[in-house]
Amino acid sequence: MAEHASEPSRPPSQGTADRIYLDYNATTPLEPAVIRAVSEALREAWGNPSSSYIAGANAKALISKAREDVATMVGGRAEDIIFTSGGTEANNLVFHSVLEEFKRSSTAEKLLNGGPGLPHIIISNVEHDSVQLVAENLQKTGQAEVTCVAVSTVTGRVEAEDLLAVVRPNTCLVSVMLANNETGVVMPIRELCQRVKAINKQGRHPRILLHTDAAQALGKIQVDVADLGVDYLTIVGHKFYAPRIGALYVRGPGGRTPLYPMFYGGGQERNFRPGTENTPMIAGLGKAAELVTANLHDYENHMRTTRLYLEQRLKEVFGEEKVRFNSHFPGSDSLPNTCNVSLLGPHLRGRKVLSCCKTLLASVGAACHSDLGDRPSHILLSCGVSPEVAANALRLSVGRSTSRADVDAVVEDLRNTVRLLEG
Ligand SMILES: Cc1ncc(COP(=O)(O)O)c(C=O)c1O
Ligand SMILES: O=C(O)CC[SeH]
Repeated sequence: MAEHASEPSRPPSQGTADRIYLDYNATTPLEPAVIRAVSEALREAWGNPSSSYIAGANAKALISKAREDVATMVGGRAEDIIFTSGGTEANNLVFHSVLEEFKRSSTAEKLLNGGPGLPHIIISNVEHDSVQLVAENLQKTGQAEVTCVAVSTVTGRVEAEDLLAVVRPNTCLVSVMLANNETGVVMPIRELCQRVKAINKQGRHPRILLHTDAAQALGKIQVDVADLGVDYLTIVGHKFYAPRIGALYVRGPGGRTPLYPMFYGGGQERNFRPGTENTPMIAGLGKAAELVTANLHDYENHMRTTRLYLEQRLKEVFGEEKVRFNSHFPGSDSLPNTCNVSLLGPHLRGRKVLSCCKTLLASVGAACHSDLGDRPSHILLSCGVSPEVAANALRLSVGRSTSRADVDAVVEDLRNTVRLLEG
């Protein structure tokens, strides 16, 4: 029986007792039930899962249960779940496997002899670095041709016609994230997969494989691999109150869908991802997945009503002329929890505002871009946000425990900060 969430945990004080955390797209705290699952596994399932005696069997059983729970969360089969160290590894594993397959398939010979010998990969221009930099490196080192499809500046999404327009005879992978970490825009993955599959049905070789990085969507919106139609789907624990571990969903790993190990070892994960399993973290991932399956509707509703209240309060306090929502793209679906907002004015650069806030803990964009200095987010610029507005962006992402009182306190903090900065 799935356990329903207890009162969601609030970020540990970490010396910030009176601070309010609104950066849940960067990372989330662990649910208390997840902490309990990890602790119990540390105590009771320390054995090597490959050992035949009881200590190993206990660990193996926990891992099997977690695999089932993660599969249930994404609507897949347990045998299609491969545990990884996190989302970065999962994303790299997809690109590695697709290139290996291209090299090994007979098709490559024909292309090598009769046409462009390199595999062609299509990604969007708003992907996480663990997709964008992988593709960039493959191109720089002459291992693949890469096309970055620009998202529409009207919808913030990758539009199917734009993607199909850049498909080539040697295209072998389309990788587009399910939801963007800065704008919250949900990409039309189901439509993209349907359109690409129609091309595959014409009997072309290589088959175009389909990957989506679902890191920011899991735990916020329904994710169903059958409905989406993807071959690969990236799972990132620390975005849905699980530990820093991840998984890759592969539809028929090593059979229907190619999957090749990036390194070799003791045969774990059916040789797709060897290394003695991190049982406690896997147990935590499974428990967090179980909570998402049991509570997603409530999580989503709470985050959406809280985010909408935040946006309403920002407009009331600052006036509609001073507030620009960079996460509003009419007609596009968006994550329930993400509010990307710019407070307009020459003295209100996002980083400056956040550094002066006494209560709010948030970011101006992706945590892994925090060293950008004062340069505005390329994600926002790619979505058509002007440089002066993007420079003032605040990425506010609410969580399961964010309350209206938290929102009121954060908006008051922002009001005081703006008064201070505008003199
Ligand atoms: C969209 C997206 N993809 C991939 C990752 C990388 O996951 P990990 O931090 O587990 O490597 C993250 C978060 O860090 C992310 O937000
Ligand atoms: O968006 C974030 O902060 C996580 C990816 Se770097």
